[in-house]
Amino acid sequence: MAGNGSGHANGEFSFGNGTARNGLAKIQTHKKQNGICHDDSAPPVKAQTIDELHSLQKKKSAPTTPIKGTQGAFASTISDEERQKQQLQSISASLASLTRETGPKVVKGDPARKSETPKHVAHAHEHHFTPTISVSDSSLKFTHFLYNLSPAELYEQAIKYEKGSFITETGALATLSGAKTGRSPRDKRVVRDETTEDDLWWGKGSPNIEMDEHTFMVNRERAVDYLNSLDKVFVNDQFLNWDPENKIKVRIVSARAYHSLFMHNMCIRPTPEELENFGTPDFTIYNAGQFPCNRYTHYMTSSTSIDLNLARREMVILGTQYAGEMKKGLFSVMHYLMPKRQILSLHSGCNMGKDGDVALFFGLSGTGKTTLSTDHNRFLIGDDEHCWSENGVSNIEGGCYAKCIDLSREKEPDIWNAIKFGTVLENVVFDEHTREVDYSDKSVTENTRAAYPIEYIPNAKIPCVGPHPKNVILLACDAFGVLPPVSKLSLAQTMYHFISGYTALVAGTEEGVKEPQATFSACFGAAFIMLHPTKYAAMLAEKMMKHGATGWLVNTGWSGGSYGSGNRIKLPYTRKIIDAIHSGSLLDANYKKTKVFGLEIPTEVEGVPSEILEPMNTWADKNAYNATLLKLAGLFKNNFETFTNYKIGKDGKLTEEILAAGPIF
Ligand SMILES: Nc1ncnc2c1ncn2[C@@H]1O[C@H](COP(=O)(O)OP(=O)(O)OP(=O)(O)O)[C@@H](O)[C@H]1O
Ligand SMILES: O=C([O-])CC(=O)C(=O)O
Ligand SMILES: [Ca+2]
Ligand SMILES: [Mn+2]
Repeated sequence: MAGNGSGHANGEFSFGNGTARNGLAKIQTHKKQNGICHDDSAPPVKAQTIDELHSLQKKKSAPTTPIKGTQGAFASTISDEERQKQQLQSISASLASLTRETGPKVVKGDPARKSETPKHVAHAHEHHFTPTISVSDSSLKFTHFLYNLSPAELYEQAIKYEKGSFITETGALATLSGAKTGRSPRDKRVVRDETTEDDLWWGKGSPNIEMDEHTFMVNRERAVDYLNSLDKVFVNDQFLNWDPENKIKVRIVSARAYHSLFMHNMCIRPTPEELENFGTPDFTIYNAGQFPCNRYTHYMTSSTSIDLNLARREMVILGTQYAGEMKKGLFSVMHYLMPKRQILSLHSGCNMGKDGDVALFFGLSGTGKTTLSTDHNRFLIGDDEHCWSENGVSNIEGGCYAKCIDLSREKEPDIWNAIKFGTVLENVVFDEHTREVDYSDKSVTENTRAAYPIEYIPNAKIPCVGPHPKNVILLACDAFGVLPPVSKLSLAQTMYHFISGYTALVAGTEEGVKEPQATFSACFGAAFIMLHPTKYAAMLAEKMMKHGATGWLVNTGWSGGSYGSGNRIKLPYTRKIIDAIHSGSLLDANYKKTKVFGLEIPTEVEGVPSEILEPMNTWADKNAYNATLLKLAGLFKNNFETFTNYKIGKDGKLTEEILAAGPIF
C-alpha cells in the first residue's frame, strides 16, 4: 500500500458536465407528401405502448446486478441464478429470528413496484402452517430488501416515504434524524463475556457499559422483528479500511433510505466486482432506530440502546435514528480489531502534502479535524478515522462527516462545494421555496452535519492511504482561552496530552455567558476506544519514536479571554499555523517555555500576529488570566490521577516522563 510518497490528485470528481451538448434537435420542414403534413421532425419512439416506453427508460446496470462471465482469478463457475439464490439466503440469514429459528421470506426489490413478481424467494425453513396454531404475521409476508441502491434511487425512496426529506438548492438531500441529533454514549452497551472480560476496558471512565449475551439477544430479536415487520429494509454491503490487507466487510440493515445513503457515503463503496465476491460480512449492523428498546429489559436505562456484541460480530441500534451511531459504532469495532493486529486506530483527520509529508489531526468533536484536514493545498486522506500500521496510514472510511453550523463558502470552500447531489444534509434549516440552506440556523440542533463521499473533495487522495506521519497535531478548542494557539511538544508531552484528550466547549450558547466546560476524553476518543487508553498511547509513542514524528498542540478555541470576553481564534490564523507546521518552518522557529503547562511556544509564525502567540498578552486582566490558567491546570491534574498507576509501554522511563510532562504549579 503506502510508501509511494508522491501522491497525486487521482480522485478528481465531476459529474458529466455535458461535453457533448448538441443543442436542440433541428426542426426540419419536410415537403408535403400526398398533401398530408407529417409531424416527423424526430424519429418515432421505439415503443408501441406506454409500458414499453417506460421499460425503455431504464437499462440494466452494474452495482446490484451480477456481471456475467467474470474473468481472472475469481472467475466464477456459478450461474446468475445460483448467485441470486445465495444472496437471498445470506440476507435471509442476516434477518433470521433466532428464537423461531427461521429466516424471513426475503425478496429483492421495491414492494411498491407491484409488477416485479418475486422470482427468487428464500426460506430458511419451509412453513407448513395450520391456521389454528399461532404463526406470526412476519412469517406470512415477504421482507423486501433494497440492496446497495444508488444515491439517486435512495433519494427517490427518501422523498417518497420519509417525511422531512427534501432536495436543497445545491442538490443535497436534507433530512431529519428525529428526536436524537447527536450520539447517545450513555446508551452504549457491550456484551461482557469470557473474551471481552479480559480484553476490554471496563469500569470507571470506560465507555464500555456492560450487558450480557442474553440481553443482547433480546434486543437483537426486537430489532430483527421490527425490521421484518416493515414493507422493506435497506441492505448495504460495503468495506471499512483502505488498507487492502486489513479491509473489513460490513453489512448494514436499516429501515430508512437516509441511513442507507449515509452509510453509502461514509463506508467504502465496493466496485461491482467486489460486490459480486462479497460473501459473508465480517460485521453486521441492525439499525431499528425508529423502534425503542424495552425499558423493562435488564441493563436498559432509557429507550435508546446501541449494543455491540464482538463475539457475534453484530451491532443492534434501537431508539435513535442519529446516523452517526452507525459510523462511530463501527469505529469502536475497529478500535478492537485493529490493535489485535498491532495496528493503531485513531480518532483523527489526516492529509498529505505534495512531497508526501503526512499529518494527523487529533481532537474531540468540534475541534477542527474535518475543517483543518480539508486543506486546498494538500491531499485529503480522511477527516475522522484512521489506522496506522507498519505500512503507513489508511483511512477507515469512504466519506467525510462535516459539521456545518455557520459554514461559509469563503472559509471552507471545499466542504461548501461538497454539499451537492448525493450528500446527506442532516437537521439543517432551509427556505421552503428556494431550498437555500441557512447554515447559521440552529433551530433543529447546533450539530448540523453533511455526509459526503470523500471524492467530493477535489484533492482527495484515492486510495486513501499514505506513508508514516511526520506531524501529529493535537487539537483542543480551549474555551478558557489560556492554551497557546500553538506549542511544540516533546514526546512525553504529546503522550500526556493524548491521554488527557482535553477540550472545553461552551455549555450553552443560547442565552448569556456560561462557564466553559472542560472535557477530558482519553485518546481524544474515549467514547470509541475498547481497550485501556494506555494500550493505544503505548502504540502511538512507539510509532512516533520509530518514524520520528513531531507532536504539536494547537488551540482552535478562545483567545483574549475565556468564552464571553474573548473570541475564538480566527480560522485563517489557525490555518497559517498549520501551514507552518506542514512546511517545517515552525520547527526552526525560536521558542520560549510557558509557565505552568511548560509548553514551548514560537515567538513568530508567518501570517499570524506575534502578540497572540502568548495568550497572556491577549488578556486585559492578567490576574484573571493567571487564575484561569491555574484552574485549567487543576482540572488536568485531577483528570490524570486515574492514569498515574498505569505503565505506558515497556519502558518505565517513558511512564515517568509522561507523568512529569503535565502542568507543574
Ligand atoms: N480556529 C478554528 N480552527 C478550527 N475550526 C474552527 C476555528 N474557528 C471556528 N471553527 C469551526 O469549528 C468547527 C470545527 O468542526 P469540525 O467539523 O472540523 O470538527 P471535528 O474535529 O471534525 O469534529 P467531529 O469529530 O465531531 O467530526 C467548524 O465548524 C469550524 O468552522
Ligand atoms: O460521531 C459523531 O456524531 C460525530 C463525530 O464525528 C464525533 O462526535 O466525533
Ligand atoms: Ca469531523
Ligand atoms: Mn469524529
